[in-house]
Amino acid sequence: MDIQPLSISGAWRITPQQFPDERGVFLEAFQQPAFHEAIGRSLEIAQVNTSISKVGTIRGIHYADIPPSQAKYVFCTQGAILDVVVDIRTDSPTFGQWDAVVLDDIDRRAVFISEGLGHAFMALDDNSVATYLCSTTYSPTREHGINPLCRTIGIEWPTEDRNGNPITQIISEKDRNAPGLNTSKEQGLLPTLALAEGFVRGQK
Ligand SMILES: Cc1cn([C@H]2C[C@H](O)[C@@H](COP(=O)(O)OP(=O)(O)O[C@H]3O[C@@H](C)C(=O)[C@@H](O)[C@H]3O)O2)c(=O)[nH]c1=O
Repeated sequence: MDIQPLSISGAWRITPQQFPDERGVFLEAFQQPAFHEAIGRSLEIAQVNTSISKVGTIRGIHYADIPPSQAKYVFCTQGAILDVVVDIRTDSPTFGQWDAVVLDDIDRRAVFISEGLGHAFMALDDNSVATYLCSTTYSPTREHGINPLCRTIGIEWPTEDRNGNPITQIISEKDRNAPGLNTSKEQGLLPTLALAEGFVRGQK
């Protein structure tokens, strides 16, 4: 299991070792000791989510209030997604920046997203299955959205699926109507890096 930091602090890319044989393939999708050694904390799992998305679907950008926010360990068991981490921590040196990893049923990578970061993804194939281990249960009143098409953030969403076909975006009404980054900041909704890091330290 290879675990590498992304360009935004608090986010990592995990590449598992795969063991193919005549039956198929085996891999460890998550392993607490390796996770702890690389990331310096454990992930206590309170909920496991799965969503199945049509090609072109964009979900997010979502984040949850600290405490307790919601850390997520995301992987894709079927199809492919572009998984995007957005730094929405207002005092962070990379505030407003994003990073992305393709998660698919070939490399079977995962992304870990710490508390206080924004998360979104786009399905790059039909019936793409995203599964994520979550540190907390769902709290609808503490979960918020930022418009995934916000120009200030400027996520470069793919225009072709993984077969090279043009993509038509599908976005929920809720996400389409979500405020942009600047409005979210003005409304005092966004977390700070200091708050996020303090919360994570307290969890160790
Ligand atoms: C996220 C979630 C949703 N729901 C319900 C609420 C709603 O009726 C339906 C669909 O919810 P949403 O439209 O928010 O689903 P979705 O847009 O897929 O939300 C997810 O997006 C990605 C990017 C994330 O990071 C996740 O944490 C989560 O926010 O499912 C739950 O019951 N539990 C949950 O944990």
